[in-house]
Amino acid sequence: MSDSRRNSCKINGSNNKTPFLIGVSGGTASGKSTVCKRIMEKLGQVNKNQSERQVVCISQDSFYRDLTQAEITKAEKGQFNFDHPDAFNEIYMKETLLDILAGKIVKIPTYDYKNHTLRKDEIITIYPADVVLFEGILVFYFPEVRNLFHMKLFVDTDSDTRLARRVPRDINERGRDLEQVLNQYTNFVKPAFEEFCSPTKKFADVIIPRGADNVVAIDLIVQHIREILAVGARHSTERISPEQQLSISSPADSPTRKIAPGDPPHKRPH
Ligand SMILES: Nc1ncnc2c1ncn2[C@@H]1O[C@H](COP(=O)(O)OP(=O)(O)O)[C@@H](O)[C@H]1O
Ligand SMILES: Nc1ccn([C@@H]2O[C@H](COP(=O)(O)O)[C@@H](O)[C@H]2O)c(=O)n1
Repeated sequence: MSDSRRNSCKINGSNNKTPFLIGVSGGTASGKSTVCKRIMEKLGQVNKNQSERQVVCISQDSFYRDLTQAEITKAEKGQFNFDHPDAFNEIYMKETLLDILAGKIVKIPTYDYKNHTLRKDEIITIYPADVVLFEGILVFYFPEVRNLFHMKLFVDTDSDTRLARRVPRDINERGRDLEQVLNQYTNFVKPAFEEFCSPTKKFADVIIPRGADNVVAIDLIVQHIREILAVGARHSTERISPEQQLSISSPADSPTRKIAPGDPPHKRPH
């Protein structure tokens, strides 16, 4: 990506490129990652490298908190509750999203499900983008995180289907055995879904039944994202005088967006 696009407006050393921030929630294995992938594909992002992307996706799993040795021992036996809000580092999550909204480059760790640890030796660099998708089971649970989103999607997939997907995924990709997966699901995943995740569905702007199978819903969302980006550019150009505007140069295929200097980053048109 050219420097002119990335550095069109520098304030206090940061690139003031405010992304459109979309939260994507839903139960485990509902298809959150797959829905995000489809959105990125439809917006033509998949074959671009990370620094070139206009749309990026971040997983809430990068914001699990570090566990103590005793907690790791429990996790290895499937006895740690990774579906409870306390398993996450809420402050780091919120600060990272605020940095993203402020147009900063952020670096986040990847998550290692086999060892239940953050891989601080495997860091993803998130460059300023036009659209940032943030997906995870509890992205709407924490009010201060929830309020940062410009759009909230909830992937609503039947719980039997989710369990049927989770079992092979956890065995094949996350190094678990069947008994461990089923115990963890019964003792922690299912009750926590009912207590913490499912009630956040009411905060969603759009509920997507059947996840990635729902091509119509995904097409509508992609269209809406395109329109919001275009309308945002037109409205802010109309309302704000040129002296007040901070021009944000745009990718070749979308109009220039403008924001007022004092606007909080999350006050994007919606
Ligand atoms: N519509 C679908 N049909 C069949 N399998 C799916 C579908 N959506 C997701 N999967 C599979 O289910 C598993 C979980 O999907 P994923 O998108 O990772 O869910 P989440 O991010 O909500 O945990 C993955 O193995 C994925 O390939
Ligand atoms: N060490 C860990 C960390 C998380 N999990 C489970 O992952 C689920 C969230 O990821 P999804 O892709 O399924 O949304 C969550 O339900 C945790 O139980 C884990 O098993 N081990």
